[in-house]
Amino acid sequence: MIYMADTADLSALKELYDFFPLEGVTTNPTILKQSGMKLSEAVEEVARIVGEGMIHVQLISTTADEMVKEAKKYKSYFDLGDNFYAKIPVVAEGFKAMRILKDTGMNVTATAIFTQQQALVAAKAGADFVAPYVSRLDNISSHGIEVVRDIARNMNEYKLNTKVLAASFKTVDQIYRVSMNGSHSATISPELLLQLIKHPMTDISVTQFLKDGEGLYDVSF
Ligand SMILES: O=P(O)(O)OC[C@H]1O[C@](O)(CO)[C@@H](O)[C@@H]1O
Repeated sequence: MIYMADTADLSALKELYDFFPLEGVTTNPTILKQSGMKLSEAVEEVARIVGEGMIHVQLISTTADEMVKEAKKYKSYFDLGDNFYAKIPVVAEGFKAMRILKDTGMNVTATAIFTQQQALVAAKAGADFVAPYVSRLDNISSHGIEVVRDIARNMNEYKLNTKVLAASFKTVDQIYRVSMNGSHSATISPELLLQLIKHPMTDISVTQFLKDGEGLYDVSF
């Protein structure tokens, strides 16, 4: 599974990129607002940290023509090459923009997905990633994990190259369940990324090993 960090919090990103095998960062207007930075500063700073990783930047235009212009501008302005992904909501104009942008070779992530059909249409429009919102589905008495499972199944059964990018998590259990239900990737907040590698038994075991090994390791390094 591809892990991505769902944040523009620079200190959290630095801490995570130091050890966590992340393959990219996703942002959206809400994340940008929380970071206290404007888009240009946020993307430039994030790019410094992620190096060759993917950066998914959400577009804010509302017509296909404007979306295409916006995505092309960001791709050249930030000079991220194939690491740049234009995140486009699955509205009618968005689907139109996805097709046009894919024809120009742009990487596209379809976002704000709440149904299997929205994901399938986005995949047919050429999206590289489709992002279903797990917690937001769970919170409206729907079933985020099942939507992710159905979308992943579709991508495999129809032999589409599109990857599922499960998003909107509130618990480690949701991440566990999307990874067991075929999601190719997940974008996760720093807090949950740190939490999902933790287990008290690991800490107890490591402490015990250190104690038992004291004075026994006589090969210097
Ligand atoms: O419900 P939340 O936590 O705001 O998450 C919405 C998700 O949608 C995305 O925009 C999809 O990539 C993520 O950046 C974010 O995790």
